[in-house]
Amino acid sequence: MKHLDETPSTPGKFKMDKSPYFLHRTRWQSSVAKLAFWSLVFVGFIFIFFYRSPSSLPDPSRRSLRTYSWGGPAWEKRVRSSAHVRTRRGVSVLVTGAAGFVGTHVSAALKRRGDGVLGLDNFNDYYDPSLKRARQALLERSGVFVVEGDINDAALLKKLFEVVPFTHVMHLAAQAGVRYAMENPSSYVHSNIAGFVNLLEVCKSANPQPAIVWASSSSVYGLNTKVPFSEKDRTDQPASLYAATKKAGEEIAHTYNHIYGLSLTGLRFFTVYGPWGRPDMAYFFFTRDILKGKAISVFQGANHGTVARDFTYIDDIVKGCLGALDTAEKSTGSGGKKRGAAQLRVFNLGNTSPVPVTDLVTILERLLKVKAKRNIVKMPRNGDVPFTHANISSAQRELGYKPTTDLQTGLKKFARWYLGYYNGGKKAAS
Ligand SMILES: O=C(O)[C@H]1O[C@H](OP(=O)(O)OP(=O)(O)OC[C@H]2O[C@@H](n3ccc(=O)[nH]c3=O)[C@H](O)[C@@H]2O)[C@H](O)[C@@H](O)[C@H]1O
Repeated sequence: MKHLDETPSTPGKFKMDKSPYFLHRTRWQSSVAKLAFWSLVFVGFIFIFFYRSPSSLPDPSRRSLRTYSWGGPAWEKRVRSSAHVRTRRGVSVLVTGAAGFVGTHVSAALKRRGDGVLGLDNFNDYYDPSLKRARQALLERSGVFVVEGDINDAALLKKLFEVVPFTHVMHLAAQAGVRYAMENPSSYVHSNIAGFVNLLEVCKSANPQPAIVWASSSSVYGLNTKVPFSEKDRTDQPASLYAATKKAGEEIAHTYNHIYGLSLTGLRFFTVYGPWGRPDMAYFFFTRDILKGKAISVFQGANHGTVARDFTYIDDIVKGCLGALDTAEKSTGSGGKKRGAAQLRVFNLGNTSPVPVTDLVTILERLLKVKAKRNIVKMPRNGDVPFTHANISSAQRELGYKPTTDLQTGLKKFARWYLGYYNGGKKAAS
């Protein structure tokens, strides 16, 4: 670099050979040196970025990007056989998130009534994957094959549609949980936005296009104060990133319906609970902690206000999902082009009777015969909303949806399952 330093910055003050060849060679040499210098800086930067930066540490949002093995004649045969329709009026359904809580129950119910069902799940470790494996085993026993893969994998989704012309997709794969969105925001974008768009891209090009029913959330009502929550109420004040991604999903659904003629039905689930449930939900980890004698934090609203949820039992939700599939009209597009207006719907699936979280704890105490160690704490600013309450008249009218299980009855079934599955609570849920 020395010669560069010695070169005066003002041209013409330096006596030298001004032959074009000399000038050209000097410029060329200095360009090569500059290039070498900046290349080194660039390589160094790349090195630091990949080997030293925190982003190279394991990132939980990427856990579902691992590669899965799929394909081959034996695999295709299993896919076909699982999706085989056994009744004359049956449908063939691709259920995403099939090893999840709602996914398992819906898949089993569809299979029981003779529909063809193929599951898809990435078995991520947001919560204990062994519970997902146990659900998978349950489904396998009833003849449902759960393909291991991610909804972001376009090649896999295309392959599935090549092997089976699904009439319906029940899209339940998602990054769930309201509070976890503050810990791992990108996992919500990855599953609930990018994954959903990827799925819709494949569906819009499929021939025939399937009708899609998918899980939205009661959380889209956010800070809405008008009760009960109606589908006509505003949903532009999400309180968590989870809610924002579900709301984004509803807007994305509108776009694919509008441009490609996809038939789309969004279901706003209200705090679904029951056997084989999600360990990240309060009723589940309260049960675990009460049995362990560990203190639980029960949230309290502003000014000692009651925090309440419209807890909805899983069997009621399953009926709502089946009602949505059965009333879904066909998509109208073909060859990736819209051929006419298609159905676009959104429904609340709740229980219509909110229960304070303190009452939920009292019911659990009675069922488990253990007194809870309650810490009443002010609801943290973590995306939670103070209450939810569903107006279900639309779902009642159009899907024949009618919830019949109250919280006491539903929790009794949950507690019985929990104690059986975790060996009387001795084998603690993680
Ligand atoms: O309807 C939905 O769309 C969502 O339902 C569910 O969210 P929530 O209704 O928030 O359920 P959940 O976490 O079980 O908390 C229940 C209650 O316990 C309170 N709660 C919670 C934790 C705690 O430590 N203490 C506490 O009092 C808490 O304040 C709340 O009042 C799903 O997780 C979500 O994925 C989504 O599907």
